[in-house]
Amino acid sequence: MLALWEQADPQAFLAEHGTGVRGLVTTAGHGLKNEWLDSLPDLGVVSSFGVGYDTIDAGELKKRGIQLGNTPDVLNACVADLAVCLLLGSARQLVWGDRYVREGRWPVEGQFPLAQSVSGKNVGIVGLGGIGIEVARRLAGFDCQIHYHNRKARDDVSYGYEASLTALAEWADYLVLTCVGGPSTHHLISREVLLALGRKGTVVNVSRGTVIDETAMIELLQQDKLGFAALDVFEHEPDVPPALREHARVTLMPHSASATVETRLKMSQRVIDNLDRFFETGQVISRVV
Ligand SMILES: O=C(O)C(=O)CO
Repeated sequence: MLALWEQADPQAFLAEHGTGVRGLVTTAGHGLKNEWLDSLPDLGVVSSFGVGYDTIDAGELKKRGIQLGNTPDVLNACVADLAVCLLLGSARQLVWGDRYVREGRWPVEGQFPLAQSVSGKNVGIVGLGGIGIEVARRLAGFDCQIHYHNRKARDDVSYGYEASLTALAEWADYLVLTCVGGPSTHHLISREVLLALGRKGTVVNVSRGTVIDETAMIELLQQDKLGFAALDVFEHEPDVPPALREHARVTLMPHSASATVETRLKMSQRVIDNLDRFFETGQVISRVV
């Protein structure tokens, strides 16, 4: 095994040791640089830890006949759990309530400000894939109305389809983002969509930070034109703009949606199984390309 992550200059290291490498393991966060590929002439498979592969050029791998495996499905429930946790936590101001009690403010300042309800509210899901479905199932249990936006309507679900993202945002109290990252969804949640969600609305993001126009979101929060934001992902992780860190109507998590012991074990196992299966049969289990 070659520990590429320990190398100060991975490119130079690969130039010396890349020939003969048949499999490469990476993560959704670390990705893979295209310029490394010329130094990996024998590479047959990339096995990536995570469902997102926006930091890996799948098209380039395909062109070179290299398979890409990821770890979908095994993390769906866990990511959906955090989406619902963020939504509930934001609506009920869980983090602020906790601080209010811990800091001894309750006896001094009295009643904590009123929060927002979740049960029975309108939830719009952007990207009704494996994770989105799990979010929908959970929030249907809270008697929420569920509508969704995908490129195309699904014929296997009864949730309402909304072709216009702006119309979905106008309707929604909570807009939950579970779509893929990468160029196809870059700033999909634009100023216009956020304005449509408006002061009544909360945006919950467990997909990728690039999906939201972060600058517009901050401005609209500051101008009181957007209600709340509950975010696990950011445009320039791990840097989170001070304006978000300081805003009272923002709930933050450090990109942890799949980060439980149980789920990370399952994801690790899938990384190994993808490699094993590729070397046994020529096909990874969870194949992107
Ligand atoms: O698997 C991924 O891509 C994630 O970001 C999980 O949180």
